[in-house]
This record gives sequence, C-alpha cells and structure tokens, in this order.
Amino acid sequence: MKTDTLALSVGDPAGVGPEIIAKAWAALRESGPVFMAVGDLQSLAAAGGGVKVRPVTGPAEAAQVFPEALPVLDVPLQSPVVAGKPSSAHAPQIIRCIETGVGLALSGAVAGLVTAPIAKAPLYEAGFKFPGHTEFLAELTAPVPFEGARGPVMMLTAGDLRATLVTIHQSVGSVPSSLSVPRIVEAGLVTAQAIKTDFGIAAPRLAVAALNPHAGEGGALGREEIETIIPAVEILRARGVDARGPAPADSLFHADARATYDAVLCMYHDQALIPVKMLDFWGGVNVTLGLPIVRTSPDHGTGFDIAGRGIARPDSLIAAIRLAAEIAARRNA
Ligand SMILES: NC(=O)c1ccc[n+]([C@@H]2O[C@H](COP(=O)([O-])OP(=O)(O)OC[C@H]3O[C@@H](n4cnc5c(N)ncnc54)[C@H](O)[C@@H]3O)[C@@H](O)[C@H]2O)c1
Ligand SMILES: N[C@H](C(=O)O)[C@H](O)COP(=O)(O)O
Repeated sequence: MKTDTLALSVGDPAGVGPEIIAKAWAALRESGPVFMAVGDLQSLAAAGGGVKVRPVTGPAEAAQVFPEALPVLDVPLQSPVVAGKPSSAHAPQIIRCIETGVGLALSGAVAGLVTAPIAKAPLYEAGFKFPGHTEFLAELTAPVPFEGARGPVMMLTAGDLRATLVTIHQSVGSVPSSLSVPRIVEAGLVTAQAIKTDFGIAAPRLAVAALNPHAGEGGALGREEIETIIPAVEILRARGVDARGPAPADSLFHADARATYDAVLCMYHDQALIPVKMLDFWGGVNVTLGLPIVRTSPDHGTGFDIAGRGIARPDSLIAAIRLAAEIAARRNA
C-alpha cells in the first residue's frame, strides 16, 4: 500500500538535528507532511524542549500518533551525547539511522527519506569512507534498479533557483582535472530527467555554468570551456536536452537570468551553494537526484556552535520535509 509518511534520520545527535526535528514536528503536527524520526529516543526527548516523543514500531503507527506526539523509531545511542560536542563514538548509530531510513524508503514503507545534518569529520574519524550522505545513499541504493540516468547528483534549491553540481566534496584545486565530458554529460542528463520527474517541468531548460572567469575569455583565462564544457553541452543537446552554455557564472544568478532556465549545472560546490544559500539560507534544501529513493536534507549543517541552546531554526528542515513529500507525490502519481 502506498504511503506518504516520510522517514527522518536524526543525523549527528550533538548537532542541531534533534532540536529542529522537534520544532519541525510542532510546526507540522496538524498539517503534515507526516514523518517518523529514526534516531535515539532519549536524546530526542532531551533536546525536544518539552515536545512529546513516542516510540513506534514503524510508519503506520507513526502516522497514527503524529498529531499528538513526535513518533520515533528508536535506534539507541551507545554513548552519552553532549550538545555541540561531536564524537566519533556516535558514528555507528548515525550510520545505522541512515541505513534504516534508506531501507524503509527502498521497501516503500515510507515515501522518502529526509536526513538531518551529519558532520563529516567525526564520521571520517570512525572510518566512514564516503564524502557525505550523497555518496553513501548511492552506495546503499546501488543494487536497486533505477530507470533512466542514474545519479547521484546533488541539487541545492531555494526559491526559483535549482543548482546541481558536477563535482561535490573535493578541493577547489582538484576540480579542473576532475571535469570531463562524460561527467558533465551524466550530471546534465540526471538533472534534466529529475526536473521532469521530480519537479514536474515537462520541457526543462538547463543552463550550464562556465568554470573560468568570463567563460575562459576565448581561452585566455583557461581552456576548460573549450576543451570540456562546450563539447559536453553539444552532446547534451544532441541527446535532446535543452542545454545552453557554458555561461559566465557571475551573470547566471540574478533574477532575470534565473528566469531563463529551470536548473543550472555548476562545476563545483561553492559555485552552486553560495548563490542558493544567499538567496534563502533558511529555506534552502539539498536534494539528491537520480536515486531510486526520494531524499532531501536541510541546506545547513550540524551547527555545533549553537546546538543545545534552543535557538536553531527549523525552517530549512521544514522546507526539506515539504519538498520530499512533494517529490514523492509526483513520483507516485
Ligand atoms: N545536510 C547536511 O548533512 C550538511 C549540510 C551542510 C554542512 N554539513 C556538515 O555540518 C558540519 C558543520 O558545517 P558548517 O559549520 O560548514 O555549516 P553549518 O551550517 O553547520 O553552520 C554554519 C552557520 O550557520 C548556523 N546554523 C546552521 N544551522 C542553523 C539553524 N538551523 N538555525 C540557526 N543557525 C544555523 C551555524 O550556527 C553556523 O554559524 C560540517 O561537518 C559539514 O560537513 C552537513
Ligand atoms: N554540501 C552539502 C550542503 O552544504 O548542504 C552538505 O555537505 C551535505 O552533503 P551530503 O548531503 O552529501 O551529506
């Protein structure tokens, strides 16, 4: 039976996740979307600022209790949590919550997965081999077939801006040598497909950002456009994608420019994330495209500097929950 209940992995228990999950539940308990937190019951209760939490055995029970209490599929921590103090000792539980959420989404028990922020450093310290959720989720869902161009592709969206990334968590210095025609084409195909299936735009217009200032100024300021990005755009167009570019990134993000495209393919992390988080830090959402599950996440991180003080804002998490529900409804229509 199809469900619209979402799973919400708690992320790093020492971060703002538990607090903003409780605040998101308080904001959505009457209107929905319904979600079930997957995490340590005790630390959610402690961080929830008086919000009622209720242990549940699964999404069906979660939907029943949601109007009255925050439903939690308990994945107990094995060591104490101090807000603002990340610990690699929490890594196994953080990873298990994500794995549980992915399993529920793959089985159809939930409509999608929303992931509260994780901090990479404590996970790396515990031997976590993936740069972040994006690559981990791709690994966990790899055995499951997916029709069309397969991701993962990271998208950050806020307002009318949808920006996807060719390269993600790597140093700026390593980006030029990482760009290749196949890699840009693949990211463009996944983006164009997702704009149709997940965002409901029948004829997506894809802008492609240049890497170098002034798009390389005819080669005088770099040759990545001539040698790599332009050939990739040509292949995308030959494969039926309405791709345009590469355009100089500094004139791609103002309001009039944004009106000319439905998504913009960026070459590296901050080329996409700075404009998105400038446009609306509190409403931005991280979406993983091209996977057999729906996955969103807030556009911010664990906020260790403010965790436990009760001042973290749930806006981006609420936007992520709402967008996951919207995408899931489109995919299941
Ligand atoms: N979705 C995710 O899982 C995600 C997203 C971004 C960063 N991260 C990770 O989080 C860790 C910390 O990252 P960072 O310090 O670069 O970024 P951050 O977003 O955690 O913090 C940046 C600033 O924004 C503030 N902030 C963050 N969330 C807030 C909220 N909900 N309400 C009010 N203020 C908030 C913080 O206090 C801080 O001053 C890193 O390990 C990073 O990799 C995870
Ligand atoms: N670059 C992401 C952001 O700033 O929102 C963040 O690191 C999350 O990445 P994963 O979803 O891969 O954990």
